[in-house]
Parts: sequence; C-alpha cells; structure tokens
Amino acid sequence: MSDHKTDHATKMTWVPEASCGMARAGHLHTRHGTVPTPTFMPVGTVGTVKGMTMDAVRSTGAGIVLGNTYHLMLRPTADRVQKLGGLHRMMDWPGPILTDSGGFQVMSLGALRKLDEDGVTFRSHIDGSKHRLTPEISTDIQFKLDATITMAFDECPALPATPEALRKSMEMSMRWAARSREAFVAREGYGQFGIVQGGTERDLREYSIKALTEIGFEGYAIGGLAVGEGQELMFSTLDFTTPMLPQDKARYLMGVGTPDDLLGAVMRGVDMFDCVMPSRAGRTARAYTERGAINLRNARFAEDTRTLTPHDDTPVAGRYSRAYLHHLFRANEMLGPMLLTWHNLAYYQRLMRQIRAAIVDGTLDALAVKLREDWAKGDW
Ligand SMILES: CNc1nc2c(CCc3ccc(C(F)(F)F)cc3)c3[nH]c(N)nc(=O)c3cc2[nH]1
Repeated sequence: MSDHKTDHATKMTWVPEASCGMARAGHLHTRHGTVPTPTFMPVGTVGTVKGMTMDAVRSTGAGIVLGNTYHLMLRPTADRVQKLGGLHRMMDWPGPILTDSGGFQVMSLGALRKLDEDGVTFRSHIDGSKHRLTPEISTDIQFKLDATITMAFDECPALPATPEALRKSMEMSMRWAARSREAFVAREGYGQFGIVQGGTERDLREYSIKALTEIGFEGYAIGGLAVGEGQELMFSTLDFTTPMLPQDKARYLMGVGTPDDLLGAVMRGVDMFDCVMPSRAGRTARAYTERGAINLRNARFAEDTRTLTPHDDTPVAGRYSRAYLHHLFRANEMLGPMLLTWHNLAYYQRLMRQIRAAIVDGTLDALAVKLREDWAKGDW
C-alpha cells in the first residue's frame, strides 16, 4: 500500500476550452465524471436537494451537488454515512459531490461556539450535544462522506470587520489550510480546494493566495464574500482577486448568488458557484424567470394560464400554469415547493449553459446586455 502522502495519483484537473475576456469555459475532470464549467452546484445540505429527487436534479442538467460536513456530522454522523457506502450511494447521485468543511455553518448555525487556534467547539442546533471541528476532523469527515471535492477547514469572518481582524482570521485560516492539506488522503480523481480569505482587502487576499498556492490545491475557492458586503464590493474584490489565482485551476465563489451575481462573477473569472437561493426561493413561492423574479402567491396569478417561462425543457416549465402553482402555494400543497424548486434550479442551469455557450463563441458581452435588459423588464 503506497504511503498516501507520496501517492502520485492524478488528482482531479480543470482543463480550459475557451475564454472571453476574463470569463473561462472548461471541463472539471473528476473520479465521478466530467463537469462543464462555468457550473452552478445545487445545495444538498443534508444529503438531499430539498424537495427534489436526484432524477429531478439530473434532469435540470446539474453536474455537481453540494453536501455539508456540519449537518451530516450531526445527523446521521459521518460514520453512518460511511457504513451506508458514502454520500454517492446513500443519495443515489453518481456524479461529483463537493462538501463544505463546516466552519461557515458552525458560525452561522452552531450554538455556544468556542473558537481557538486548534479548531472550534460548538453545540448542535438539533439537540444541543457538544461537538468539535478542527482541520483534521473536518478533512476526515469529508473522507468518510466520500466527497469528490473536499474543502479546507477555514474561518469565514463576518463583514464589516477591521483590516486587523481580517488579517488575524485569514492567517489562522491559512494555518488551518496547511493542516487540512496534511490530513487530505490523495485519491485518483479526487481533490481538495483551498479557500482564499482576506475580506475586501487586496493585500490580505494576495497574502492568502500566496499561502494557498505554496501549499498547492486542486482548485481554489474565494471565501469570505456573500456575507452582506453587497454586489459592488463583491465584484471589486473579485476584480483584483481572480487575476492572482492560478490560471490552470478551477475557481469557486462560495455562496453566490442571484442570476445577475453569477453573470458578473463569471465575467470576472469564476468557474463554480453554489447558492441556496433557487431552492430556498422555490420553497417560498419565488420563481426566477427570464424577466426577473415573481412571487406566485400574488393574487394577480390566480387565473394566469401562462407557464413560468417559454422554455419547455423541464417537466415543469412547459406543463404547469402560474394559476396552478398559485393555487398549490395558497393551498400549502407540498407539490408547490417541489415544482418551483425544480423550475428555479432548471432556470439556473439553463442560464449557465447560455453563458458557457456565449464564452465559447465569444458573444458573452452581447448576452450580458440582453440578459440584464430582460431581467430589468420585469414580468411580461
Ligand atoms: C451565502 N454566502 C456564503 N456562503 C459561504 C460559505 C458556505 C457555502 C456553502 C457550501 C455548502 C453548502 C451545503 F449546505 F450545501 F453543503 C452550503 C453553503 C462559505 N464556506 C466556507 N467554508 N468558507 C467561506 O468563506 C464561505 C463563505 C460563504 N458566503
């Protein structure tokens, strides 16, 4: 058995196909299949994309789904997921799975957290039981989950924060990144992503990228954003951050975003995205369409026989009227959130396919103008 440290298994790779300005189109090759980028990854927090069967998720064109260390370590526990054959088998998803390392969720969901240099101690938001996460524990949990892409264990500081507080937090996250890499078991087609921190400070982002690229990861996430800084500050941070990242590795902007966020971030060199918005909106009667978002609980839809979108490329879009969806939400029927989550995820995947095609044929700027015009028009 080779010592996994020296094991030269070819880990996952990202291969460029085309570029248009800062935007890139490529393919992420992994042990569980190849995914075209840019790509939007549906959030599958506790081993399910809420309200969706995996067949439905696949029908939208999704390539990678997300899972979460924080939630799964609490329930059903990493040992049980491992006993059940890992996340792929448990949730019947043969494609790549990316798991977050849990630190972000501890700070946003966990109770009575105690953060120290070694890691974080917290109480479960489910039953109050005491738990600990460190770079080593998080990396080991992600191994047991059989994550295709493992995220380094980091701290995502709340914004606004002073440059001094951001520097201290980022430097600790870089020490945790080294420990996460040390604990990572290299396997053919699997990979681990480092997470760039440093808030909106150029010098801190530069320091963080230097630290992570010296350690060496299969991909790099841009963390510490989409925490209330607003789109303008997020974009200006991307403007100086993505050019400093390795050209030949995938970039993942964590927690982003609205359709307009995705478009702007792809144009600033980002390849991978995750966001709870399309699925959470689907559960709250908010539908994303080519003309912006609409709230289907609104009485104006009660007899609107039109479908949500002219596209009929999913079992939802071409079949159900707004009036029917309005009725389902008013009646509090579970089919409402199911159909609308399906529609919203399909809309996000269609948007990413449109953006990718425009990068390949060099028409991204024209597409951006058209998309923003239509979103601004509002419902037809
Ligand atoms: C919403 N804004 C945001 N989300 C952020 C996230 C969570 C991303 C995530 C991953 C997986 C799931 C899963 F539930 F589907 F599994 C859910 C959410 C971050 N995660 C880490 N590690 N560092 C960051 O610095 C960071 C910054 C983030 N800004």
